[in-house]
Parts: sequence; C-alpha cells; structure tokens
Amino acid sequence: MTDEQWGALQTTICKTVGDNNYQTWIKPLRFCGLEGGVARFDAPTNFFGNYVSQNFGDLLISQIASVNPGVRRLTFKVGDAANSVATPPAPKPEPAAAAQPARDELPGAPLDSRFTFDSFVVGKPNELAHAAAKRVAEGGPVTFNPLFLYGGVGLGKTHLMHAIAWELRARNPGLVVLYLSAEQFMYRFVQALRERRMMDFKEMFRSVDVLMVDDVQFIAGKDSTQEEFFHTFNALVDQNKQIIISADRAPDEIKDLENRIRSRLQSGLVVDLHPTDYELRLGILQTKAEMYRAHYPGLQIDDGVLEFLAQRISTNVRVLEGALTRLFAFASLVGKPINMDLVHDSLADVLRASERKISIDEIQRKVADHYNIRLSDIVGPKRVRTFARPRQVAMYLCKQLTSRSLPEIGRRFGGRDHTTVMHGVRRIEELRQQDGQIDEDVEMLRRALEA
Ligand SMILES: Nc1ncnc2c1ncn2[C@@H]1O[C@H](COP(=O)(O)OP(=O)(O)OP(=O)(O)O)[C@@H](O)[C@H]1O
Repeated sequence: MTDEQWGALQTTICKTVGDNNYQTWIKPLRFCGLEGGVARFDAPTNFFGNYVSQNFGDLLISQIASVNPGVRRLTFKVGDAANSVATPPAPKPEPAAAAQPARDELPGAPLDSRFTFDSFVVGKPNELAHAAAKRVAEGGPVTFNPLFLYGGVGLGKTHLMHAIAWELRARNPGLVVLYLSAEQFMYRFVQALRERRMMDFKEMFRSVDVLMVDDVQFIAGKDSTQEEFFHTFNALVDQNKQIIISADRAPDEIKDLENRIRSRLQSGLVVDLHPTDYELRLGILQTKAEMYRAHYPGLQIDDGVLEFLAQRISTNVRVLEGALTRLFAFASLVGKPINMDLVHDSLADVLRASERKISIDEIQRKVADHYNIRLSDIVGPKRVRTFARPRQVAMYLCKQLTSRSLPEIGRRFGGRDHTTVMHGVRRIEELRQQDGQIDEDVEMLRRALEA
C-alpha cells in the first residue's frame, strides 16, 4: 500500500468513525509499511496504539484489505516511522499534542489543585487509605483493582482521589486519567442515550488508563446506569486499567446495588477512612492554620484554641476547615487575635451543633463501664472512693466534651449542686498532673467517646 492509497483510505475511515474520532485517533497515525500481511503504524504513545487497535483495528484491516487483500494484522509502535523503509520519515505528531485532544474531550470533573498528597494530613484513622492511595499513585503494575475507598462525609475520599490523579499525571503526562462523580457518569450515560451516541460513550470510557468514580453509592437503584457501569468496569479491568472508586459506605452496605457490581467492587482492595480522632483533627488544624497564616500575616492564634477546636468539633474535616476559615476571616475583619472569646462569638452555631454528639448519658455509661461499676453508682449518693472518683471523672468529661452548664451537669448527677461539680472537675484537673493512671484513664475515655 502506498502513502497515497493510505491517504485515500483515510477519507473513507473518517466518514465511518466521525470527524472527532478521526482527528483524535486516526490522523496522528503514520503508515510505515506493509510486510508479510502486517501493516505497521507509528503511534504517538503505546496507549494510543492499544486504543486504536482495540477500537478501530477491524475497521482498519478491512479498509486496508480493500487495496491489499493479504493484510491480516496491524502493529503500532512508538517511533516506528524512524525505522520505516517503505516510506520516508515525515514530521511526527507530538505525543502530548496528540494525546491531549482525547483527554480534553473526556467528560471528567476538574481536579482541585489543593487536594494533593502534600496537603493531606496522615493519622491513625486514614493511614491505610493513604498508603493504598500512594501505592496506586506510583502507577506501577496494577495490583489491586479496584481500589475502593469508603468513609463518612468529609473524611478525605475526594481529596485522596484527586491526589492520586495529580500524582499519576505528574509522573506520566501521557496517561489518560479520568475522574468524575457517579452522578456525572449517569448524566453522560443518559445524554449519550438521548443523542444516540452510545458507541462514543463506550469508546470514551474504555479509552482511559485510569478511571476514578466518586460517590458510587449514587448509582444504587438506577438500573441501566448500573448496567453500563458494570460493562465499563469489566472492560477496563480486562485491559488491566486501574479503577478507583469511592463511596460513603462499604460495598456490602450499599442498598439496591446489583450483586454482580457489589462483588466486583469487593474484588480489589477495600479500605475505609475512619472517623478522625483528636490527634488527626489537631494535625489538620495546625497544617491549615499554617497555610492561613501565609494569607493573613500577623494574625496570632492563642495557645489552646486549636486544641479546643480539635476536641469540640465533629469528625467531619469539612466542618473543621469551615470553622478555621471563619475564625481567620472574623479576626482579620475586627483586627483581633484568634482567642477563645472570638471562638465563642464566631463559632457559637458550630459548637452547638457538634455538642449534640456526646451526651451526658453516654459519658456516664462509658465511665461506669470503664471502672466496672453500675450506672446507678455514678449518679447515686454513695461517697466511697470507688464511686466518687469515677463520678468526678465523668463530671470532668461532661464539662470538657459537652457545653452543658455546671448546674445542669449537677442535676444529671443525681441533683448535685454546681459547686460539687466544680470541685470534681478541679480535682480531676489536679490529679491529671499528679497521677499518671488517672491521666491515662481520662485520655482513653475521651478518645473512646469521641471515636
Ligand atoms: N487528612 C486530611 N488532611 C487534610 N485535609 C483533609 C483531610 N481529610 C479531609 N480533608 C479536607 O476536608 C475536606 C473534605 O474532604 P473530601 O471532600 O475529600 O471529603 P469526602 O470524604 O470526599 O466527603 P464527601 O463524602 O462529602 O464527598 C476537603 O477540603 C479536604 O481537603
């Protein structure tokens, strides 16, 4: 086949595959020669060659066979044009430029530039998820497919997915990484159905190297979307392409999800992001406060403020970040340092909302369990040390972890006076300094209550 014949065939191929596909996938190919039934092409990247072979291979063979009936196979090599003897080398399309249109046309969501591994704070609750994400981001051989990340609201699933995408792209700019929400997947699917462009839809999703679908629980109960998702998923796994999925719960807890999808989702590595603990929250607050300081130079944060927020605000990191943003904004508006007064003035609603989390009742039960006494002994009148000390610990925790007033706490401890509560709280504060065992008990209980 001559270059002219290949040129003429391209016109026909363009009509068959459509201008978009032609410009993206066929035009950048360079015909390098035909020997022994094998048509050789130069492709900008390996991925590119694989894609063309899988999606347009049959079409190319049948077209080439119309001028060279002996053709049976195609090969795509990167840089093959330079080795060609059949045709003189011609300017080769830039790999990046050729791969780019495909990525631009992909229906993904934009990546948030703040969500990188550098800005992700690692602690006990998320260390496994972080390690798994890091491994996938290295882009080595696919070892677990899919990586399934799950966890409650605002615990960093999206952050980790974006971080993977950034890192993969940085390591290999030619890689086609597609990130989108399950809702966007459904939207694209419905749109393709409506516009009768299902082939394009399928090709598009099957052309990626890495597919990331956020909040997959969204497709539960949506039968045809699930069906299409299942096929996309299988096609990519068969090609050994990495898939990363997130959801707000484990695969077996997502209701109305087809069993075959559930088991597919479970077939890789399932890792959860646990609710944040005090240390992680404090770490996140310190990191973010450091970043804010760069924007608000000169703003001071009093000692104890971040610790207080880490202790009092819920496990959701988004709420934590919102609180910090508000503090910095208020402080810069009124030109004051960030101190406890400002915290109470500007975050009253956030503190009120989060205090609902831990109740006096819960604290009393946990403390009674811990010291192996009955709940009635915690709230009862007996003053023996075996009951009095746990009672004081419980009062102390109520003061620390709820925003109930001293009289109210007293009432909930068998109608005691607020001065008794105050005395109990002070006693535990002292003992925490002097007695390592008490300090450890209190710390353990606090963690258990906040978990
Ligand atoms: N470990 C962390 N270190 C730093 N920032 C974090 C961490 N975890 C969460 N965040 C931040 O908290 C916010 C919420 O995180 P993200 O959007 O990733 O949560 P999500 O788990 O995807 O929540 P949703 O289920 O609501 O989609 C983001 O701004 C993110 O940067």
